[in-house]
Amino acid sequence: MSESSQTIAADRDDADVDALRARIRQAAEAVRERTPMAQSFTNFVTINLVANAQLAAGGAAAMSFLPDDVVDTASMSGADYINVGTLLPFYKDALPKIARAFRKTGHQWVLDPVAAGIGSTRTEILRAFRAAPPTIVRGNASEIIALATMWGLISPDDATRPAGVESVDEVEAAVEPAKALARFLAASAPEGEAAVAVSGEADLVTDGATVYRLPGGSPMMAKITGAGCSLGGVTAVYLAVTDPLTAALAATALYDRAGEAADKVSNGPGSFQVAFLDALWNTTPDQIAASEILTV
Ligand SMILES: Nc1ncnc2c1ncn2[C@@H]1O[C@H](COP(=O)(O)OP(=O)(O)O)[C@@H](O)[C@H]1O
Ligand SMILES: Cc1ncsc1CCOP(=O)(O)O
Ligand SMILES: [Mg+2]
Repeated sequence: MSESSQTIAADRDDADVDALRARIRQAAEAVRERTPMAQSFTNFVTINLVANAQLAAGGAAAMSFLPDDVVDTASMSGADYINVGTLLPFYKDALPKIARAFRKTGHQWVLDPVAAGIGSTRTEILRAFRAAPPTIVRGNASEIIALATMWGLISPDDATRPAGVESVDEVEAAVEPAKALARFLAASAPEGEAAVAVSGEADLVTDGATVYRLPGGSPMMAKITGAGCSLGGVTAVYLAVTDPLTAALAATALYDRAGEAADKVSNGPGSFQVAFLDALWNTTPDQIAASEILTV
């Protein structure tokens, strides 16, 4: 690329990011004004932190493991959240059934494919979601790589070994799998829009076309259980008020800013978790929208 076309591309990227910032601010304000409810079907380990984080971010929470509850409540819920961290045998039929019900009504949902690649039941459930996919997938790098492999979107040669709930891959290793997943989700979405968010030391969000990198947060976020799970729940709160790309960026940026604020005033994992909820509550729409968002 010549120097002048590089400058034009950089100017266009700056204009795109400015437009995104305006959407992020609007979404953060809308969450505070409207208290949108996002229903969750999430794991037993971190369910309480997910609900508290959704409230602290300005939304409302409803947790259920009853498939009929989930389908009924979806009519009142702005968006749903499914997290496969802890599963029971009956979920093998229940979760794909719920995903199909969402599909039928066009109800939007966020998937956290926790521990993707581990266990035949989890694999069967995650494979089934391919036919009735979410609007946003949010996970760590290993989970995004495993899901993209499972759905046949990347070559198995590019896959790494499955991880547990913690990532064994760097965020950078998930760039192409994340883009492939986002393109697949967008092609399946009624509105043609979707996003994938990969968390780690510096987070990555993509709509399949552009890759956005969001640095920040705190290493202490990996020392409490549920930072990732609750980010998925908060992403669903945002999805209730805005488009998938803006929702993924806004929730990711909020987590980075809140993590930094909590880091400054805490003294270990216990006080960090308390400070983190306070910081989710106190971070302003302007602070979220002013977050560093890199397109290189
Ligand atoms: N080393 C780190 N530095 C800064 N932020 C981090 C770090 N590790 C995790 N985070 C943040 O913690 C949150 C959860 O990410 P992660 O730990 O990757 O998810 P998971 O718990 O699903 O593996 C994200 O907001 C991410 O930005
Ligand atoms: C520890 C654990 N085990 C099964 S689910 C879960 C929680 C994972 O939470 P996160 O992915 O947010 O760290
Ligand atoms: Mg996780």
